[in-house]
Amino acid sequence: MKERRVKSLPVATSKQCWAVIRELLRPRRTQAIVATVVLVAAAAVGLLGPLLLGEIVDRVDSRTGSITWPAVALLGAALGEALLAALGLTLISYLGQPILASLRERVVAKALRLPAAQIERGGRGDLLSRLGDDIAVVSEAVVEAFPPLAAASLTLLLSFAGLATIDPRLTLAALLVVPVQVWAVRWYAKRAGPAYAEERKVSGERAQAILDVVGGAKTIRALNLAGTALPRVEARSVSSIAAVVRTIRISTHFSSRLNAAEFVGTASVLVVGFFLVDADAITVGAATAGALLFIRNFDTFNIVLGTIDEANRALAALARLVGVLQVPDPPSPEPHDGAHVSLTNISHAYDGGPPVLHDIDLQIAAGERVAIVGVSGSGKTTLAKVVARFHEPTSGTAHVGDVALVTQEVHVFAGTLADDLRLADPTASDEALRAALQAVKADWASLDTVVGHGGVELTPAQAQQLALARLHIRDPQIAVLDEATAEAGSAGARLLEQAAASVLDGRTALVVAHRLTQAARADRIVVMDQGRIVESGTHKELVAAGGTYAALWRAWSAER
Ligand SMILES: Nc1ncnc2c1ncn2[C@@H]1O[C@H](COP(=O)(O)OP(=O)(O)OP(=O)(O)O)[C@@H](O)[C@H]1O
Repeated sequence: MKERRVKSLPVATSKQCWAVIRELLRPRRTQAIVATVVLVAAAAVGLLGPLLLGEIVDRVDSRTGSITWPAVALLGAALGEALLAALGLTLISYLGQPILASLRERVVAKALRLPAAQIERGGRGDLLSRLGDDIAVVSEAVVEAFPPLAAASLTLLLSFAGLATIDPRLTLAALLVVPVQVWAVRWYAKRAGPAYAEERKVSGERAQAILDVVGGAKTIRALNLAGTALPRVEARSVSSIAAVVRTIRISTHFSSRLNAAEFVGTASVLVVGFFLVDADAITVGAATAGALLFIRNFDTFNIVLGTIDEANRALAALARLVGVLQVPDPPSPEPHDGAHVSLTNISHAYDGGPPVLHDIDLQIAAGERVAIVGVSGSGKTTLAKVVARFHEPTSGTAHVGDVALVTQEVHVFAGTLADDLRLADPTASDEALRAALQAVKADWASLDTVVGHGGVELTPAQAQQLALARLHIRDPQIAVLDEATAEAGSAGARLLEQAAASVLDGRTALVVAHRLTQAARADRIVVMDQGRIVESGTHKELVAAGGTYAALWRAWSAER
Protein backbone atom coordinates (compact mmCIF):
# COMPACT_ATOMS: atom_id res chain seq x y z
CA MET A 1 0.00 0.00 0.00
CA LYS A 2 1.37 3.35 -0.98
CA GLU A 3 0.97 5.91 1.75
CA ARG A 4 -1.33 8.74 0.84
CA ARG A 5 0.13 12.20 1.45
CA VAL A 6 -2.19 13.91 3.85
CA LYS A 7 -2.47 17.67 3.83
CA SER A 8 -3.86 18.42 7.27
CA LEU A 9 -6.66 20.81 8.03
CA PRO A 10 -5.34 24.23 9.08
CA VAL A 11 -4.29 25.20 12.60
CA ALA A 12 -5.49 28.60 13.82
CA THR A 13 -3.24 31.45 14.99
CA SER A 14 -3.59 32.65 18.61
CA LYS A 15 -5.30 35.79 17.35
CA GLN A 16 -7.94 33.70 15.63
CA CYS A 17 -8.36 31.58 18.79
CA TRP A 18 -8.87 34.62 21.00
CA ALA A 19 -11.38 36.07 18.58
CA VAL A 20 -13.43 32.88 18.79
CA ILE A 21 -13.13 32.70 22.61
CA ARG A 22 -14.22 36.32 22.97
CA GLU A 23 -17.15 35.70 20.72
CA LEU A 24 -18.20 32.60 22.66
CA LEU A 25 -17.79 34.40 26.02
CA ARG A 26 -19.73 37.52 25.00
CA PRO A 27 -23.23 36.21 25.71
CA ARG A 28 -22.03 34.82 29.06
CA ARG A 29 -20.10 37.88 30.21
CA THR A 30 -21.95 38.38 33.54
CA GLN A 31 -21.50 34.74 34.42
CA ALA A 32 -17.78 34.97 33.67
CA ILE A 33 -17.38 38.08 35.85
CA VAL A 34 -19.27 36.51 38.79
CA ALA A 35 -17.13 33.35 38.57
CA THR A 36 -13.90 35.36 38.48
CA VAL A 37 -14.95 37.54 41.43
CA VAL A 38 -15.79 34.46 43.53
CA LEU A 39 -12.43 32.86 42.72
CA VAL A 40 -10.57 36.04 43.54
CA ALA A 41 -12.49 36.33 46.84
CA ALA A 42 -11.45 32.75 47.66
CA ALA A 43 -7.82 33.70 47.10
CA ALA A 44 -8.12 36.85 49.22
CA VAL A 45 -9.69 34.94 52.12
CA GLY A 46 -6.93 32.36 51.79
CA LEU A 47 -4.30 35.03 52.43
CA LEU A 48 -5.72 35.65 55.89
CA GLY A 49 -4.22 32.30 56.96
CA PRO A 50 -0.54 33.34 57.16
CA LEU A 51 -1.42 36.66 58.83
CA LEU A 52 -3.49 34.91 61.52
CA LEU A 53 -0.75 32.33 62.09
CA GLY A 54 1.71 35.20 62.60
CA GLU A 55 -0.69 36.68 65.14
CA ILE A 56 -0.83 33.34 67.01
CA VAL A 57 2.99 33.08 67.03
CA ASP A 58 3.26 36.60 68.51
CA ARG A 59 0.71 35.84 71.21
CA VAL A 60 2.49 32.63 72.18
CA ASP A 61 5.89 34.32 71.97
CA SER A 62 4.93 37.27 74.20
CA ARG A 63 2.57 35.16 76.33
CA THR A 64 -0.04 37.91 76.07
CA GLY A 65 -3.72 37.53 75.16
CA SER A 66 -5.59 34.41 74.25
CA ILE A 67 -5.09 32.60 70.95
CA THR A 68 -8.75 31.57 70.80
CA TRP A 69 -9.97 34.26 68.39
CA PRO A 70 -7.10 34.01 65.91
CA ALA A 71 -7.46 30.22 65.96
CA VAL A 72 -11.22 30.44 65.32
CA ALA A 73 -10.65 33.04 62.62
CA LEU A 74 -8.02 30.79 61.04
CA LEU A 75 -10.54 27.96 60.89
CA GLY A 76 -13.14 30.35 59.44
CA ALA A 77 -10.70 31.57 56.80
CA ALA A 78 -9.82 28.00 55.78
CA LEU A 79 -13.51 27.06 55.53
CA GLY A 80 -14.37 30.29 53.69
CA GLU A 81 -11.60 29.75 51.19
CA ALA A 82 -12.65 26.15 50.56
CA LEU A 83 -16.31 27.07 50.06
CA LEU A 84 -15.60 30.03 47.80
CA ALA A 85 -13.12 27.99 45.75
CA ALA A 86 -15.66 25.17 45.32
CA LEU A 87 -18.32 27.66 44.28
CA GLY A 88 -15.93 29.33 41.84
CA LEU A 89 -14.98 25.99 40.27
CA THR A 90 -18.61 25.03 39.86
CA LEU A 91 -19.39 28.35 38.25
CA ILE A 92 -16.46 27.94 35.88
CA SER A 93 -17.64 24.48 34.87
CA TYR A 94 -21.14 25.77 34.24
CA LEU A 95 -19.60 28.52 32.16
CA GLY A 96 -17.09 26.35 30.33
CA GLN A 97 -19.18 23.39 29.31
CA PRO A 98 -21.77 25.28 27.20
CA ILE A 99 -18.95 27.26 25.59
CA LEU A 100 -17.20 24.04 24.67
CA ALA A 101 -20.45 22.58 23.44
CA SER A 102 -21.05 25.52 21.12
CA LEU A 103 -17.45 25.35 19.92
CA ARG A 104 -17.88 21.66 19.16
CA GLU A 105 -21.18 22.36 17.40
CA ARG A 106 -19.57 25.03 15.27
CA VAL A 107 -16.72 22.75 14.28
CA VAL A 108 -19.09 19.89 13.44
CA ALA A 109 -21.34 22.24 11.46
CA LYS A 110 -18.29 23.52 9.62
CA ALA A 111 -17.07 19.99 8.94
CA LEU A 112 -20.46 19.17 7.43
CA ARG A 113 -20.20 22.19 5.13
CA LEU A 114 -16.70 21.29 3.95
CA PRO A 115 -16.53 19.69 0.53
CA ALA A 116 -16.10 15.92 0.80
CA ALA A 117 -12.80 16.20 -1.06
CA GLN A 118 -11.37 18.53 1.57
CA ILE A 119 -12.16 16.16 4.45
CA GLU A 120 -10.70 13.25 2.51
CA ARG A 121 -7.60 15.33 1.84
CA GLY A 122 -7.24 16.50 5.43
CA GLY A 123 -7.93 13.05 6.79
CA ARG A 124 -11.08 11.97 8.57
CA GLY A 125 -8.93 10.72 11.47
CA ASP A 126 -7.46 14.18 11.89
CA LEU A 127 -10.92 15.69 12.03
CA LEU A 128 -12.13 13.03 14.48
CA SER A 129 -9.12 13.55 16.73
CA ARG A 130 -9.82 17.29 16.74
CA LEU A 131 -13.44 16.69 17.71
CA GLY A 132 -12.54 14.02 20.29
CA ASP A 133 -9.10 14.34 21.90
CA ASP A 134 -8.62 18.04 21.34
CA ILE A 135 -12.03 18.96 22.75
CA ALA A 136 -11.24 16.76 25.79
CA VAL A 137 -7.91 18.53 26.36
CA VAL A 138 -9.52 21.97 26.13
CA SER A 139 -12.38 20.85 28.34
CA GLU A 140 -10.02 19.64 31.07
CA ALA A 141 -8.10 22.91 30.96
CA VAL A 142 -11.25 24.98 31.31
CA VAL A 143 -11.94 23.30 34.63
CA GLU A 144 -8.39 22.76 35.89
CA ALA A 145 -6.26 25.52 34.46
CA PHE A 146 -8.46 28.57 34.26
CA PRO A 147 -9.55 28.89 37.95
CA PRO A 148 -6.01 29.01 39.38
CA LEU A 149 -4.96 31.39 36.62
CA ALA A 150 -7.86 33.69 37.45
CA ALA A 151 -7.27 33.60 41.21
CA ALA A 152 -3.51 33.85 41.06
CA SER A 153 -3.14 37.40 39.84
CA LEU A 154 -4.82 38.82 42.93
CA THR A 155 -3.16 36.35 45.29
CA LEU A 156 0.24 37.45 44.02
CA LEU A 157 -0.61 41.13 44.28
CA LEU A 158 -2.11 40.86 47.77
CA SER A 159 0.65 38.79 49.25
CA PHE A 160 3.36 41.13 47.98
CA ALA A 161 1.33 43.98 49.49
CA GLY A 162 1.05 41.94 52.71
CA LEU A 163 4.84 41.44 52.77
CA ALA A 164 5.37 45.17 52.20
CA THR A 165 3.13 46.10 55.14
CA ILE A 166 5.11 43.78 57.41
CA ASP A 167 8.40 45.20 56.19
CA PRO A 168 9.35 46.44 52.71
CA ARG A 169 12.72 44.72 53.07
CA LEU A 170 10.92 41.35 53.14
CA THR A 171 9.37 42.26 49.76
CA LEU A 172 12.82 43.05 48.39
CA ALA A 173 14.10 39.68 49.65
CA ALA A 174 11.13 37.93 48.05
CA LEU A 175 11.79 39.71 44.76
CA LEU A 176 15.11 37.85 44.48
CA VAL A 177 13.03 35.02 43.14
CA VAL A 178 12.05 37.00 40.04
CA PRO A 179 15.22 36.59 37.95
CA VAL A 180 15.29 32.85 38.63
CA GLN A 181 11.67 32.53 37.60
CA VAL A 182 12.12 34.67 34.51
CA TRP A 183 14.96 32.36 33.52
CA ALA A 184 12.78 29.26 34.11
CA VAL A 185 9.79 30.65 32.23
CA ARG A 186 11.84 31.84 29.28
CA TRP A 187 13.51 28.47 29.01
CA TYR A 188 10.12 26.80 29.05
CA ALA A 189 8.24 29.19 26.79
CA LYS A 190 10.75 28.70 24.01
CA ARG A 191 10.24 24.93 23.96
CA ALA A 192 6.71 24.20 25.13
CA GLY A 193 4.56 25.75 22.38
CA PRO A 194 6.15 23.91 19.46
CA ALA A 195 6.41 20.66 21.45
CA TYR A 196 2.71 20.65 22.31
CA ALA A 197 1.67 21.64 18.79
CA GLU A 198 3.74 18.70 17.52
CA GLU A 199 2.23 16.35 20.11
CA ARG A 200 -1.33 17.25 19.06
CA LYS A 201 -0.43 16.95 15.38
CA VAL A 202 1.17 13.54 15.75
CA SER A 203 -1.81 12.36 17.79
CA GLY A 204 -4.09 13.35 14.89
CA GLU A 205 -1.87 11.43 12.46
CA ARG A 206 -1.98 8.36 14.68
CA ALA A 207 -5.79 8.56 14.76
CA GLN A 208 -5.79 8.76 10.96
CA ALA A 209 -3.52 5.71 10.64
CA ILE A 210 -5.72 3.69 12.99
CA LEU A 211 -8.86 4.77 11.14
CA ASP A 212 -7.30 3.77 7.81
CA VAL A 213 -6.52 0.31 9.11
CA VAL A 214 -9.86 -0.20 10.86
CA GLY A 215 -11.81 1.24 7.91
CA GLY A 216 -9.90 -0.89 5.45
CA ALA A 217 -9.82 -4.00 7.66
CA LYS A 218 -11.69 -6.12 5.13
CA THR A 219 -9.39 -5.13 2.28
CA ILE A 220 -6.31 -5.61 4.45
CA ARG A 221 -7.47 -9.09 5.43
CA ALA A 222 -8.52 -9.97 1.89
CA LEU A 223 -5.16 -8.98 0.43
CA ASN A 224 -3.27 -10.30 3.46
CA LEU A 225 -1.70 -6.89 3.99
CA ALA A 226 -1.56 -6.93 7.80
CA GLY A 227 2.22 -7.22 7.52
CA THR A 228 2.49 -3.84 5.79
CA ALA A 229 -0.48 -2.05 7.36
CA LEU A 230 0.38 -2.68 11.01
CA PRO A 231 3.93 -1.31 10.92
CA ARG A 232 2.46 1.96 9.65
CA VAL A 233 0.22 2.27 12.70
CA GLU A 234 3.14 1.23 14.84
CA ALA A 235 5.38 3.91 13.33
CA ARG A 236 2.76 6.57 14.04
CA SER A 237 2.36 5.29 17.60
CA VAL A 238 6.09 5.45 18.12
CA SER A 239 6.28 9.06 16.93
CA SER A 240 3.30 9.86 19.11
CA ILE A 241 5.02 8.36 22.15
CA ALA A 242 8.21 10.27 21.34
CA ALA A 243 6.26 13.52 21.12
CA VAL A 244 4.58 12.89 24.49
CA VAL A 245 7.89 12.00 26.12
CA ARG A 246 9.35 15.23 24.76
CA THR A 247 6.61 17.33 26.36
CA ILE A 248 6.88 15.44 29.66
CA ARG A 249 10.64 16.02 29.70
CA ILE A 250 10.19 19.74 29.09
CA SER A 251 7.61 19.94 31.83
CA THR A 252 9.81 18.06 34.35
CA HIS A 253 12.84 20.25 33.64
CA PHE A 254 10.63 23.26 34.06
CA SER A 255 9.47 22.02 37.50
CA SER A 256 13.02 21.54 38.71
CA ARG A 257 13.91 25.10 37.64
CA LEU A 258 10.89 26.36 39.57
CA ASN A 259 12.02 24.42 42.65
CA ALA A 260 15.37 26.17 42.44
CA ALA A 261 13.56 29.50 42.36
CA GLU A 262 11.53 28.55 45.42
CA PHE A 263 14.67 27.61 47.29
CA VAL A 264 16.37 30.92 46.50
CA GLY A 265 13.28 32.95 47.48
CA THR A 266 12.41 31.11 50.72
CA ALA A 267 16.01 31.18 51.89
CA SER A 268 16.35 34.91 51.28
CA VAL A 269 13.04 35.77 53.02
CA LEU A 270 14.03 33.64 56.03
CA VAL A 271 17.52 35.15 56.25
CA VAL A 272 16.23 38.73 55.93
CA GLY A 273 13.43 37.90 58.42
CA PHE A 274 16.02 36.58 60.88
CA PHE A 275 18.08 39.77 60.71
CA LEU A 276 14.99 41.96 61.01
CA VAL A 277 13.84 40.10 64.15
CA ASP A 278 17.37 40.23 65.48
CA ALA A 279 17.40 44.01 64.99
CA ASP A 280 13.98 44.23 66.66
CA ALA A 281 12.54 45.72 63.49
CA ILE A 282 9.69 43.14 63.35
CA THR A 283 8.24 40.51 65.67
CA VAL A 284 8.80 36.76 65.30
CA GLY A 285 5.12 36.45 64.38
CA ALA A 286 5.51 39.03 61.61
CA ALA A 287 8.57 37.20 60.24
CA THR A 288 6.61 33.92 60.37
CA ALA A 289 3.66 35.52 58.57
CA GLY A 290 6.07 36.94 55.96
CA ALA A 291 7.70 33.55 55.30
CA LEU A 292 4.31 31.81 55.12
CA LEU A 293 3.00 34.49 52.76
CA PHE A 294 5.99 34.00 50.54
CA ILE A 295 5.63 30.21 50.49
CA ARG A 296 1.94 30.49 49.82
CA ASN A 297 2.60 33.02 47.13
CA PHE A 298 5.11 30.71 45.67
CA ASP A 299 2.67 27.81 45.70
CA THR A 300 0.21 29.96 43.79
CA PHE A 301 2.89 30.94 41.36
CA ASN A 302 3.88 27.30 40.90
CA ILE A 303 0.28 26.36 40.31
CA VAL A 304 0.00 29.07 37.70
CA LEU A 305 3.18 28.00 35.97
CA GLY A 306 2.14 24.37 36.26
CA THR A 307 -1.17 25.18 34.63
CA ILE A 308 0.62 27.12 31.92
CA ASP A 309 1.83 23.67 30.91
CA GLU A 310 -1.74 22.43 30.69
CA ALA A 311 -2.91 25.70 29.18
CA ASN A 312 -0.25 25.35 26.48
CA ARG A 313 -1.50 21.90 25.60
CA ALA A 314 -5.07 23.24 25.60
CA LEU A 315 -4.09 26.18 23.39
CA ALA A 316 -2.50 23.80 20.90
CA ALA A 317 -5.71 21.75 20.93
CA LEU A 318 -7.85 24.87 20.66
CA ALA A 319 -5.83 26.09 17.70
CA ARG A 320 -6.63 22.83 15.91
CA LEU A 321 -10.34 23.16 16.66
CA VAL A 322 -10.52 26.80 15.66
CA GLY A 323 -8.39 25.89 12.64
CA VAL A 324 -11.28 23.90 11.22
CA LEU A 325 -13.41 27.05 11.46
CA GLN A 326 -10.83 28.95 9.41
CA VAL A 327 -11.32 26.84 6.31
CA PRO A 328 -13.18 29.18 3.96
CA ASP A 329 -16.72 28.08 3.29
CA PRO A 330 -17.06 26.63 -0.18
CA PRO A 331 -18.98 29.03 -2.39
CA SER A 332 -22.54 27.99 -1.70
CA PRO A 333 -24.15 26.94 -4.92
CA GLU A 334 -26.44 29.65 -6.18
CA PRO A 335 -29.97 28.81 -5.20
CA HIS A 336 -32.01 27.82 -8.22
CA ASP A 337 -35.72 27.37 -8.38
CA GLY A 338 -37.65 24.95 -10.40
CA ALA A 339 -37.59 21.28 -11.07
CA HIS A 340 -35.38 21.36 -14.14
CA VAL A 341 -31.67 20.68 -14.49
CA SER A 342 -29.42 22.65 -16.78
CA LEU A 343 -25.72 21.85 -17.14
CA THR A 344 -23.68 23.89 -19.59
CA ASN A 345 -20.15 23.10 -20.62
CA ILE A 346 -19.34 21.27 -17.38
CA SER A 347 -15.89 19.80 -16.76
CA HIS A 348 -14.72 18.23 -13.55
CA ALA A 349 -11.44 16.96 -12.11
CA TYR A 350 -10.88 15.44 -8.68
CA ASP A 351 -8.47 17.47 -6.58
CA GLY A 352 -5.71 18.23 -9.03
CA GLY A 353 -6.18 15.02 -11.02
CA PRO A 354 -6.94 14.77 -14.73
CA PRO A 355 -10.43 15.86 -15.84
CA VAL A 356 -12.93 13.01 -15.63
CA LEU A 357 -15.89 14.96 -17.11
CA HIS A 358 -15.51 16.96 -20.32
CA ASP A 359 -17.85 19.53 -21.92
CA ILE A 360 -21.05 18.14 -20.50
CA ASP A 361 -24.24 19.80 -21.72
CA LEU A 362 -27.35 18.30 -20.24
CA GLN A 363 -30.89 19.67 -19.95
CA ILE A 364 -33.50 17.77 -18.01
CA ALA A 365 -37.04 19.11 -18.13
CA ALA A 366 -39.27 19.21 -15.06
CA GLY A 367 -40.72 15.77 -14.45
CA GLU A 368 -38.41 14.09 -16.98
CA ARG A 369 -36.68 10.87 -15.99
CA VAL A 370 -33.20 10.46 -17.43
CA ALA A 371 -30.98 7.40 -17.08
CA ILE A 372 -27.18 7.53 -17.38
CA VAL A 373 -25.45 4.46 -18.70
CA GLY A 374 -21.86 3.71 -19.60
CA VAL A 375 -19.05 1.34 -18.81
CA SER A 376 -17.36 1.39 -15.42
CA GLY A 377 -15.23 4.50 -14.98
CA SER A 378 -16.98 6.47 -17.71
CA GLY A 379 -17.98 9.18 -15.21
CA LYS A 380 -21.59 8.31 -14.34
CA THR A 381 -21.22 8.71 -10.58
CA THR A 382 -19.21 11.90 -10.97
CA LEU A 383 -21.89 13.42 -13.21
CA ALA A 384 -24.63 12.35 -10.78
CA LYS A 385 -22.77 14.01 -7.90
CA VAL A 386 -22.23 17.21 -9.88
CA VAL A 387 -25.96 17.36 -10.60
CA ALA A 388 -26.68 16.73 -6.91
CA ARG A 389 -24.33 19.66 -6.00
CA PHE A 390 -22.21 17.20 -4.05
CA HIS A 391 -19.20 18.23 -6.12
CA GLU A 392 -18.76 21.76 -7.46
CA PRO A 393 -17.72 21.33 -11.10
CA THR A 394 -14.26 22.60 -11.97
CA SER A 395 -15.74 24.67 -14.79
CA GLY A 396 -19.03 25.31 -16.49
CA THR A 397 -22.40 26.29 -15.06
CA ALA A 398 -24.91 24.11 -13.28
CA HIS A 399 -28.45 25.27 -12.59
CA VAL A 400 -30.17 22.73 -10.40
CA GLY A 401 -33.18 23.39 -8.17
CA ASP A 402 -34.16 21.54 -5.00
CA VAL A 403 -32.23 18.31 -5.28
CA ALA A 404 -31.44 15.28 -3.13
CA LEU A 405 -29.09 12.38 -3.79
CA VAL A 406 -29.25 8.70 -2.92
CA THR A 407 -25.81 7.13 -3.30
CA GLN A 408 -24.41 3.64 -3.21
CA GLU A 409 -23.07 4.19 0.28
CA VAL A 410 -26.05 4.32 2.60
CA HIS A 411 -25.23 5.14 6.17
CA VAL A 412 -27.67 3.61 8.62
CA PHE A 413 -27.68 5.88 11.66
CA ALA A 414 -27.96 4.05 14.98
CA GLY A 415 -31.36 4.37 16.61
CA THR A 416 -34.95 3.51 15.82
CA LEU A 417 -36.06 3.42 12.23
CA ALA A 418 -38.30 6.41 12.98
CA ASP A 419 -35.28 8.47 14.17
CA ASP A 420 -33.35 7.43 11.12
CA LEU A 421 -36.13 8.46 8.73
CA ARG A 422 -36.73 11.76 10.55
CA LEU A 423 -33.23 12.87 9.61
CA ALA A 424 -34.83 13.68 6.27
CA ASP A 425 -37.49 15.83 7.93
CA PRO A 426 -37.54 16.22 11.71
CA THR A 427 -41.17 17.35 11.60
CA ALA A 428 -42.52 14.32 9.71
CA SER A 429 -45.46 12.58 11.41
CA ASP A 430 -45.47 8.85 12.15
CA GLU A 431 -48.09 8.54 9.42
CA ALA A 432 -45.76 10.14 6.88
CA LEU A 433 -42.94 7.81 7.95
CA ARG A 434 -45.16 4.76 7.55
CA ALA A 435 -46.32 5.96 4.15
CA ALA A 436 -42.67 6.29 3.08
CA LEU A 437 -41.86 2.75 4.24
CA GLN A 438 -44.90 1.51 2.35
CA ALA A 439 -43.87 3.39 -0.79
CA VAL A 440 -40.52 1.56 -0.81
CA LYS A 441 -42.19 -1.73 0.19
CA ALA A 442 -40.12 -2.02 3.36
CA ASP A 443 -42.44 -4.43 5.14
CA TRP A 444 -39.59 -5.91 7.16
CA ALA A 445 -39.60 -3.35 9.92
CA SER A 446 -41.72 -1.11 12.07
CA LEU A 447 -40.91 2.42 13.14
CA ASP A 448 -39.64 1.18 16.52
CA THR A 449 -37.17 -1.29 15.02
CA VAL A 450 -33.70 -0.41 16.28
CA VAL A 451 -31.26 -0.28 13.39
CA GLY A 452 -27.58 0.55 12.94
CA HIS A 453 -24.86 -0.16 15.45
CA GLY A 454 -26.22 -2.46 18.16
CA GLY A 455 -29.54 -3.04 16.38
CA VAL A 456 -30.89 -5.05 13.45
CA GLU A 457 -28.29 -5.29 10.73
CA LEU A 458 -29.85 -4.33 7.41
CA THR A 459 -29.05 -6.13 4.18
CA PRO A 460 -27.67 -3.87 1.43
CA ALA A 461 -31.09 -3.98 -0.29
CA GLN A 462 -32.86 -2.99 2.93
CA ALA A 463 -30.41 -0.13 3.46
CA GLN A 464 -31.21 1.04 -0.08
CA GLN A 465 -34.92 0.91 0.72
CA LEU A 466 -34.25 2.99 3.81
CA ALA A 467 -32.36 5.55 1.70
CA LEU A 468 -35.24 5.69 -0.78
CA ALA A 469 -37.73 6.12 2.07
CA ARG A 470 -35.64 9.05 3.37
CA LEU A 471 -35.78 10.58 -0.11
CA HIS A 472 -39.56 10.15 -0.14
CA ILE A 473 -39.79 12.02 3.19
CA ARG A 474 -37.31 14.71 2.17
CA ASP A 475 -39.54 15.22 -0.90
CA PRO A 476 -37.20 17.13 -3.24
CA GLN A 477 -38.33 18.27 -6.69
CA ILE A 478 -35.28 16.67 -8.27
CA ALA A 479 -33.89 13.28 -7.28
CA VAL A 480 -30.53 11.83 -8.24
CA LEU A 481 -30.14 8.08 -7.75
CA ASP A 482 -26.86 6.22 -7.87
CA GLU A 483 -27.84 2.99 -6.24
CA ALA A 484 -25.87 -0.09 -5.42
CA THR A 485 -25.77 -2.67 -8.12
CA ALA A 486 -28.09 -5.56 -7.38
CA GLU A 487 -27.80 -8.73 -9.32
CA ALA A 488 -29.82 -8.32 -12.47
CA GLY A 489 -33.05 -10.26 -12.53
CA SER A 490 -32.90 -11.04 -8.83
CA ALA A 491 -35.93 -10.50 -6.64
CA GLY A 492 -33.91 -7.84 -4.77
CA ALA A 493 -33.23 -5.93 -7.97
CA ARG A 494 -36.89 -6.00 -9.00
CA LEU A 495 -37.99 -4.83 -5.58
CA LEU A 496 -35.52 -1.94 -5.56
CA GLU A 497 -36.54 -0.94 -9.06
CA GLN A 498 -40.19 -0.81 -7.98
CA ALA A 499 -39.27 1.12 -4.85
CA ALA A 500 -37.23 3.62 -6.85
CA ALA A 501 -39.99 4.03 -9.44
CA SER A 502 -42.52 4.73 -6.72
CA VAL A 503 -40.30 7.28 -4.96
CA LEU A 504 -39.39 9.05 -8.23
CA ASP A 505 -43.01 9.40 -9.24
CA GLY A 506 -43.77 13.06 -9.95
CA ARG A 507 -40.13 14.20 -9.66
CA THR A 508 -37.46 15.16 -12.11
CA ALA A 509 -34.97 12.31 -11.93
CA LEU A 510 -31.47 11.42 -12.95
CA VAL A 511 -30.73 7.75 -12.38
CA VAL A 512 -27.38 6.02 -12.79
CA ALA A 513 -28.64 2.80 -14.32
CA HIS A 514 -26.57 -0.21 -13.41
CA ARG A 515 -29.24 -2.49 -14.88
CA LEU A 516 -30.21 -1.66 -18.40
CA THR A 517 -33.83 -2.68 -17.80
CA GLN A 518 -33.95 0.36 -15.53
CA ALA A 519 -32.57 2.53 -18.33
CA ALA A 520 -34.97 1.12 -20.88
CA ARG A 521 -37.94 2.46 -18.91
CA ALA A 522 -36.56 6.01 -18.59
CA ASP A 523 -37.88 8.91 -20.70
CA ARG A 524 -34.41 9.42 -22.06
CA ILE A 525 -31.03 7.73 -21.84
CA VAL A 526 -27.68 9.51 -21.94
CA VAL A 527 -24.68 7.35 -22.68
CA MET A 528 -21.29 8.25 -21.24
CA ASP A 529 -17.88 7.26 -22.44
CA GLN A 530 -14.58 8.51 -21.01
CA GLY A 531 -16.21 11.48 -19.32
CA ARG A 532 -18.28 12.63 -22.29
CA ILE A 533 -21.92 12.26 -23.24
CA VAL A 534 -21.72 10.32 -26.48
CA GLU A 535 -25.38 9.50 -27.13
CA SER A 536 -28.76 10.70 -25.95
CA GLY A 537 -32.24 9.45 -26.83
CA THR A 538 -34.97 6.98 -25.93
CA HIS A 539 -34.24 3.28 -25.64
CA LYS A 540 -35.84 2.63 -29.02
CA GLU A 541 -33.97 5.43 -30.75
CA LEU A 542 -30.61 4.38 -29.34
CA VAL A 543 -31.08 0.70 -30.14
CA ALA A 544 -32.08 1.68 -33.67
CA ALA A 545 -29.07 3.98 -33.98
CA GLY A 546 -26.78 0.99 -33.49
CA GLY A 547 -24.16 2.91 -31.48
CA THR A 548 -22.59 2.46 -28.04
CA TYR A 549 -25.91 1.93 -26.28
CA ALA A 550 -27.06 -0.64 -28.81
CA ALA A 551 -23.83 -2.56 -28.18
CA LEU A 552 -24.28 -2.38 -24.40
CA TRP A 553 -27.88 -3.53 -24.79
CA ARG A 554 -26.91 -6.46 -27.02
CA ALA A 555 -24.26 -7.57 -24.50
CA TRP A 556 -26.70 -7.15 -21.62
CA SER A 557 -29.50 -9.08 -23.37
CA ALA A 558 -27.11 -11.88 -24.36
CA GLU A 559 -25.91 -12.23 -20.76
CA ARG A 560 -29.44 -12.71 -19.58
N1 LIG B 1 -12.96 10.40 -5.40
C1 LIG B 1 -12.25 10.29 -6.54
N2 LIG B 1 -11.00 10.79 -6.61
C2 LIG B 1 -10.30 10.68 -7.76
N3 LIG B 1 -10.74 10.11 -8.88
C3 LIG B 1 -11.98 9.60 -8.87
C4 LIG B 1 -12.81 9.65 -7.70
N4 LIG B 1 -13.99 9.07 -8.00
C5 LIG B 1 -13.91 8.67 -9.27
N5 LIG B 1 -12.72 8.99 -9.81
C6 LIG B 1 -12.27 8.73 -11.18
O1 LIG B 1 -13.16 9.39 -12.05
C7 LIG B 1 -13.43 8.59 -13.20
C8 LIG B 1 -14.94 8.41 -13.32
O2 LIG B 1 -15.39 7.67 -12.20
P1 LIG B 1 -16.92 7.46 -11.88
O3 LIG B 1 -17.02 6.78 -10.56
O4 LIG B 1 -17.63 8.75 -12.03
O5 LIG B 1 -17.34 6.47 -13.03
P2 LIG B 1 -18.60 5.52 -13.10
O6 LIG B 1 -18.97 5.49 -14.54
O7 LIG B 1 -19.63 5.93 -12.13
O8 LIG B 1 -17.98 4.13 -12.68
P3 LIG B 1 -18.70 2.91 -11.92
O9 LIG B 1 -19.76 2.41 -12.84
O10 LIG B 1 -17.58 1.93 -11.76
O11 LIG B 1 -19.21 3.44 -10.65
C9 LIG B 1 -12.68 7.31 -13.00
O12 LIG B 1 -11.49 7.40 -13.74
C10 LIG B 1 -12.39 7.26 -11.54
O13 LIG B 1 -11.18 6.59 -11.30
